[in-house]
Amino acid sequence: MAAPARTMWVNGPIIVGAGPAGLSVAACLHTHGVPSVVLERDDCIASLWQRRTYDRLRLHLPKRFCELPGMPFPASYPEYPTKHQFVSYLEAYAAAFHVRPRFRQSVASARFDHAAGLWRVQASSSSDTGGDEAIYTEYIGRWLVVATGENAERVLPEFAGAGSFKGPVTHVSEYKSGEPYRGSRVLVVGCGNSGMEVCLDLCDHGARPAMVVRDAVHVLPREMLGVATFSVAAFLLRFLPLRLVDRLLVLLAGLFLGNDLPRLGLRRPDSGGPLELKNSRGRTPVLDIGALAKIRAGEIAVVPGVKRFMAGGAEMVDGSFVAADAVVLATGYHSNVPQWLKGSDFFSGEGYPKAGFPEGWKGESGLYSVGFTRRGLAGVALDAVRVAGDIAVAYNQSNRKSASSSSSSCTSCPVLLQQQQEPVP
Ligand SMILES: Cc1cc2nc3c(=O)[nH]c(=O)nc-3n(C[C@H](O)[C@H](O)[C@H](O)COP(=O)(O)OP(=O)(O)OC[C@H]3O[C@@H](n4cnc5c(N)ncnc54)[C@H](O)[C@@H]3O)c2cc1C
Ligand SMILES: NC(=O)C1=CN([C@@H]2O[C@H](COP(=O)(O)OP(=O)(O)OC[C@H]3O[C@@H](n4cnc5c(N)ncnc54)[C@H](OP(=O)(O)O)[C@@H]3O)[C@@H](O)[C@H]2O)C=CC1
Ligand SMILES: O=C(O)C(=O)Cc1c[nH]c2ccccc12
Repeated sequence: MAAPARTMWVNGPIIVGAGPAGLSVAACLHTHGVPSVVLERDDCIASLWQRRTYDRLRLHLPKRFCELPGMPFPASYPEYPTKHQFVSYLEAYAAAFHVRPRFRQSVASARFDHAAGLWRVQASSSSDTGGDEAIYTEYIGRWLVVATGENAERVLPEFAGAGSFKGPVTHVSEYKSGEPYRGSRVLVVGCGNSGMEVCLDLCDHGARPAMVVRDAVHVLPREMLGVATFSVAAFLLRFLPLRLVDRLLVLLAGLFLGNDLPRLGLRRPDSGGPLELKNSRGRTPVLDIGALAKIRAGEIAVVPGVKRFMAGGAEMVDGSFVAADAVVLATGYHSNVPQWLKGSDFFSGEGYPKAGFPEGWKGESGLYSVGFTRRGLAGVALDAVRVAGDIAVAYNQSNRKSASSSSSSCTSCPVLLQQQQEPVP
């Protein structure tokens, strides 16, 4: 990596990522009077929601489970806000708590400098002159908050014969609507919430989807008799152990969705209930909002795993051939923390804190994580409150110390205290 063009001392934590996690921890810090710097690789907040999701997306949990700390959703919002409403809420949230991320700052490396007792975070931005050349800035501070999320990078599996397929291949993060696919046969790889909803959207736009289901999957109704399944689960968890709640959920799912799912190609996992698999492995159960009915009606075909791609479609593991004009990869996402966080063993090779929930928010040497609990936005909110509270104690202690040992306290300094070097051309 090139030597940094400039170095900036941060008075307060350096937060990487301006999604809901980064925004909420910065907001909580603000309410404690602690300044922070939020670094975001993209040029907007919540870029996952603004740039990498399809048009018809809504929150799929009731809104009270998706609120960030310190600000409820507007009462006028529906139970399941649209992504546009969610983004407006996040914009209002950032404004209310004076969170102003530094955009186009892609963190390429962060390491703890043991000699100095400080974090050194290197971020690259493409040059303002529009050239390809990256400008590196080094941010130095006492605390580092990892808020890059569970969905930072796309999973793009390597398929045999991928190069021979003649049609367009798109990851779901680039899919906006089924309109361009009208009249086409589309092979959708993956049967998580994205795969299911894209299939539904394709049907609504006159396309013919086939959905690859290579393994077992938990499908739950989003609602039962008008009550959110998630609310039922949250209520039951107050009295019953998770495994029992899972068994009840599966029973209720059978009642409301029917027991013919295996016949439709949707087998439930033999071991591990829906919440257990979500919490332990991040496998989110599908909350059905209509795909199942389309599968029953034959409008969405369920097909087994892909063996290899061919010019006009794919050969499946059972030897059958599925003709397709286009492919949508709804194959999920992964964390990118191991790519840039160096010299710390707090995160696993998969980019999650090794200590499981609820311990994974605090690491060593001023390292924190927000948003890796596999518990959606509710988990984000929980982490943010804890992390901000913990940093605030340390920040205020160190400021009290420096105030008593010197006449110039740092609390009123701007967050970025110094720009030691000017950018090199
Ligand atoms: C399609 C979809 C729908 C979802 N719906 C729900 C829902 O209804 N309810 C729910 O509770 N949860 C939902 N989730 C879970 C989801 O994880 C959260 O909604 C939420 O976006 C997580 O926030 P986050 O800030 O942790 O991560 P993100 O929103 O992914 O934000 C992380 C930010 O970090 C930035 N970043 C990444 N790497 C770097 C880097 N190296 N340098 C600088 N910046 C970087 C990214 O650009 C991004 O802006 C959904 C997820 C997806 C993918
Ligand atoms: N608010 C909402 O309505 C929505 C929320 N979301 C959330 O976003 C997150 C990401 O969801 P999603 O994008 O669906 O990703 P998921 O990780 O949940 O699902 C990925 C799917 O791709 C399959 N897959 C991966 N690789 C292959 C392969 N090589 N061949 C065949 N299948 C493969 C997986 O199968 P296997 O299980 O066998 O590995 C799985 O079915 C989830 O938490 C989800 O709940 C997503 C969409 C809508
Ligand atoms: O949709 C997501 O990605 C979420 O993480 C939301 C969520 C958190 N816990 C759950 C349990 C069942 C279904 C969805 C979620």
